[in-house]
Amino acid sequence: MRIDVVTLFPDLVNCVAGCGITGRAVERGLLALHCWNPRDYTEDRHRTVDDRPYGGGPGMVMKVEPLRRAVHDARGAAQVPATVVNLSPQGRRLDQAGVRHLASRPRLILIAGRYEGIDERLVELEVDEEWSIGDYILSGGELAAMVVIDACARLLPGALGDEDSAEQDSFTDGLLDCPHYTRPEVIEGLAVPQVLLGGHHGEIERWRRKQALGRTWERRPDLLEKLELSEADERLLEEYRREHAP
Ligand SMILES: CN(C)c1cccc(CNc2ccc(C(N)=O)cn2)c1
Repeated sequence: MRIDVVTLFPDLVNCVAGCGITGRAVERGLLALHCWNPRDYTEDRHRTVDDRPYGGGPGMVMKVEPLRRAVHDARGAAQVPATVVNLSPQGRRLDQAGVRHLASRPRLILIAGRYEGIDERLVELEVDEEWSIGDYILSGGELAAMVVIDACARLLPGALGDEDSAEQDSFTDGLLDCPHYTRPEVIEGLAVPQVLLGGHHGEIERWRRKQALGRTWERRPDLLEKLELSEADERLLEEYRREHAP
């Protein structure tokens, strides 16, 4: 998968290429990451990438031309046609289904805006999809782009060894995750649930599923609404509710 990012801060975005699972995906050639800086596409002495908003108001707006030239060069850098994505608070809320959608694209060009955002005509001329990582304002789209890069990289075949938990990642099956424990067995009088020490895989599997269902019910009932639970899951959740009824 190839991801190009149009950003005024390539050093920030390139951090994902340097460490962890995303770094390994780049190393393994699973993910190619390239940054394009609109400032390199300015023609004036001051390398101007922003200007004051028409209609007045606070802040600055990113100009069309430098962005458009950067997107144009990004497109031309590879044969494969790209999906151009603008990261903005106006975008569709990103969830795991959205990540699967984006990770299924052969190429993405992510636009990381700064200031009060980008001139709407760039969106009309070049952008295919707008995505938001949440209902809050960041100083720029770079962190949102890095979230997209990380979440997509984890889904690329070979990015995670079996030592990683992508398969059991919560949200993969629409539920929250079960609790996790590791050594020592007791800390400050808090012991690991006995079932996990018994080595009975069927019991452990059952306990984990019950915890995932119960925690989703307690913390994110909205996620549960979206799911069609199996008979077995309904029974497990009922058991959890009985044990944890307030
Ligand atoms: C209208 N406006 C302020 C704006 C418009 C475009 C980009 C930016 C850059 N900042 C971002 C980007 C994304 C997100 C997100 N939630 O995904 C939050 N902040 C701001």
